[in-house]
Amino acid sequence: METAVVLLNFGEPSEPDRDVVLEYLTRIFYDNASLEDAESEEAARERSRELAKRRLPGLMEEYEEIGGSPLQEQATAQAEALAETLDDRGHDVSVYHAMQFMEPLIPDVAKQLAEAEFESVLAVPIYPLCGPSTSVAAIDALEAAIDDLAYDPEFASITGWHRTPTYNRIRAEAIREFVAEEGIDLADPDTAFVFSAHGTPTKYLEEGSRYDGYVEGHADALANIIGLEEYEIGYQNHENRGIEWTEPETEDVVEELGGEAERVVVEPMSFMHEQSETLVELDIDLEEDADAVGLDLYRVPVPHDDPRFPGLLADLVEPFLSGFEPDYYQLRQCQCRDEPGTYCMNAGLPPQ
Ligand SMILES: C=CC1=C(C)c2cc3[nH]c(cc4nc(cc5[nH]c(cc1n2)c(C)c5CCC(=O)O)C(CCC(=O)O)=C4C)c(C)c3C=C
Ligand SMILES: [Fe+2]
Repeated sequence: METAVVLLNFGEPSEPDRDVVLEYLTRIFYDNASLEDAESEEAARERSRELAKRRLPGLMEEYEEIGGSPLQEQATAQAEALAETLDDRGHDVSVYHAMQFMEPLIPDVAKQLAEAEFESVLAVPIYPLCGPSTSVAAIDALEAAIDDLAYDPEFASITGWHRTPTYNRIRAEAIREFVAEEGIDLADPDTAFVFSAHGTPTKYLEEGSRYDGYVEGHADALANIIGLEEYEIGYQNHENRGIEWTEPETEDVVEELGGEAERVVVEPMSFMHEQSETLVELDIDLEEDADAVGLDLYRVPVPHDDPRFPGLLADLVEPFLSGFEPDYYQLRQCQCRDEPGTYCMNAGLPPQ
C-alpha cells in the first residue's frame, strides 16, 4: 500500500465522562495558548488546565443533554465511505481519520502510518472553511507527529475546499429540502435566515487568517444558489479567555430579529458533523433565545452523510493518487499554510 489519506477533525467526546472532557478541554486550550502571552511553557500548561476546569461543568452539561457527541461516529462513517469510493475508482489507498483533541489522536494515527510504512500521506481536514486553529493546526500537528517519528513519507495536504461546486450544491440542497419538508417559504417576509458559523478569535484574523471572508463569501454563494435575497451572518463564539472574537454573535443576531419575523431558519454553515455546537448551542440554547423574542427556530441539519460527499472528497484527492498536477483541479499553494505541498482552492483569490 503506497498512500494513506488522513481525514482530520476537531473531535468531541462520545460519552459525557468528566475525566475525558477535562483532558479534551485541556488539549484545546493548550493548542490555542498563543492567544495569551504565557511566561513559560509550564505557565501555558497550567493556564490551560485552569481554563479547562472552569469550562468543564458547562461543557459536561452540554454532553449530558445530548448523551455525548455523535461527531466521532459520523467522522468514522465519512472515512469509511471515502475508502469505499476510492476503492471503487481503483485506487490502492488506505483512509484514516484522526482528531486534534480526541481519540484517535493525531500522534497515534501518525504511529500507525509509520508502522505501515506508507510512502505518501495526504491530509484532508473535514472543516468546510479553513481556519488557523482548525485546518491549519490539524495539518501542522500531523506533519509534526510524523517528523517526531523520524518517518519521512511524501507529505501533502489540502486546506480550503469549500469552493468545490458539489459542496455548495450539497449545502444548498440540504437547505432547500429542509425548508420544503417544514413547509417554509424563504421568500415570505416573516421568514428570516441566519448563516451560523463557528467564530474565531480576532487575533487569528489580525495574524492573516481570511476565515471571516470565507464565511461571508460562502454565505453569499449559498444565498444566490437558493435565491435568498436577505440573510444575516452570526458567529458561535467560545469566550473563555476574555479576548475578542468575531462579531456579531448568532444569539444577538437572532434576538435582534424578534419582532421583525415570525420564524428564523438557521444554517450551521461551518460544520460537517452534528456536534454540541449544533445539537446544544443551536437546537436547545438558541431555540430558547428565539422563543423568548417570539420566533420559531428551524435549524437545517448538517449534511454529514450526503451520498455525494465521499465523491467530492475523492475528486479532491484524485490528483495526488493518479499523479497529475493538483492545479489542474484549481488546487494551488495554500497561503494560510505556507508550506510546500499544502494545497487550497482559495489561494491567490480574494476570500470569497
Ligand atoms: C474557525 C474556528 C473554529 C472552528 C471551525 C471550530 C470547530 C469546532 N470547535 C469545537 C469545539 C470546541 N471548540 C473550542 C474552542 C475553540 N474553538 C476554536 C475555533 C474553532 N473551532 C478556538 C480558537 C478555540 C479555543 C478557544 C480558546 O483557547 O480560548 C472548545 C473549548 C472551549 C469551549 O467550549 O468553550 C470546544 C469544546 C468542535 C467540536 C468543532 C468541530 C468542527
Ligand atoms: Fe471550536
